[in-house]
Amino acid sequence: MISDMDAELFPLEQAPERAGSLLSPEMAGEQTNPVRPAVTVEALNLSKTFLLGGEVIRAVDHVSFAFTEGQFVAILGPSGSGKSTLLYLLGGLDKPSSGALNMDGVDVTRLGGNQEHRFRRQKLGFVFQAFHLIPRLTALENVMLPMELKGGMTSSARHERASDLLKQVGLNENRHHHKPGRLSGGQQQRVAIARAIANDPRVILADEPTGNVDAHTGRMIIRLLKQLAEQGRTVIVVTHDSSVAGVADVRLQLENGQITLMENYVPPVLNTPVQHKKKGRKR
Ligand SMILES: Nc1ncnc2c1ncn2[C@@H]1O[C@H](COP(=O)(O)OP(=O)(O)OP(=O)(O)O)[C@@H](O)[C@H]1O
Repeated sequence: MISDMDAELFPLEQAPERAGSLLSPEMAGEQTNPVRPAVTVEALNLSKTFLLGGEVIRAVDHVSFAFTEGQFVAILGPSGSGKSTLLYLLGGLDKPSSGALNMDGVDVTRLGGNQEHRFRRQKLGFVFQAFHLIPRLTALENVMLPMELKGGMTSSARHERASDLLKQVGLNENRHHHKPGRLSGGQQQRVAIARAIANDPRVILADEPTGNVDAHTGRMIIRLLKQLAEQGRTVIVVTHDSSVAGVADVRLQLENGQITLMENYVPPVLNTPVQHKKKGRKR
């Protein structure tokens, strides 16, 4: 079913078709179950190749999986195995060379320009190892920014929500008006997590979120991400950190761009029927 937000993003006659599914439309339709968690991220033979000095590098090589709301997924693998490239593909920060990627029921590989930006802003939250906060903005302003870009909220509503989110992630109120340069790594990562969830995304993508903080803060960051998954979001984390892997519901191991192990992975049955484009239909 196309949600209200999707309908706003993609008027029905322009709605991108799903390019494919791990299940047939019949199976997905027949087995619809209202209590089954919805699939939020679905990759089908997703690949990314780079050409480097005449050499073809298969950074992500025919990868397929589907994750549902509420899942905490760790992507593991040796250096150069394709973890970050896969995460960037999932986040739309890079385009796949081939394959399909459905996010929250929409084939994102077919989005372009503004549609893509709006989709990412509304459905995805990013957390990076290096935090990537805007240095000239305070913690509060950094969290307000995604809401401002999305639009539809008054300044005081944005302020109130940002302040609430910063409290939720445990940033002391006396730090809310500090710029990132005056915050510790752990405090900056809390701000980055608050910013990632500012627009209440369905999916959170994190690239080594504990890579730049001490072990104690790392555990706190993991707890926060785990809570976000328990609240119903899909949280996908690229990590070398065994304690992140330890709390994950699903562990996905990559080597040379291919999945070599999917631990605890159960292919979900799609909760919603596959959307097919209806040509010429008016809203
Ligand atoms: N822009 C690019 N151009 C050429 N090759 C690239 C590019 N980006 C990544 N690669 C190559 O793709 C492969 C996968 O890289 P990727 O950064 O995804 O690995 P990773 O598992 O995240 O590594 P690490 O754990 O060290 O961050 C590597 O061989 C890398 O050199």
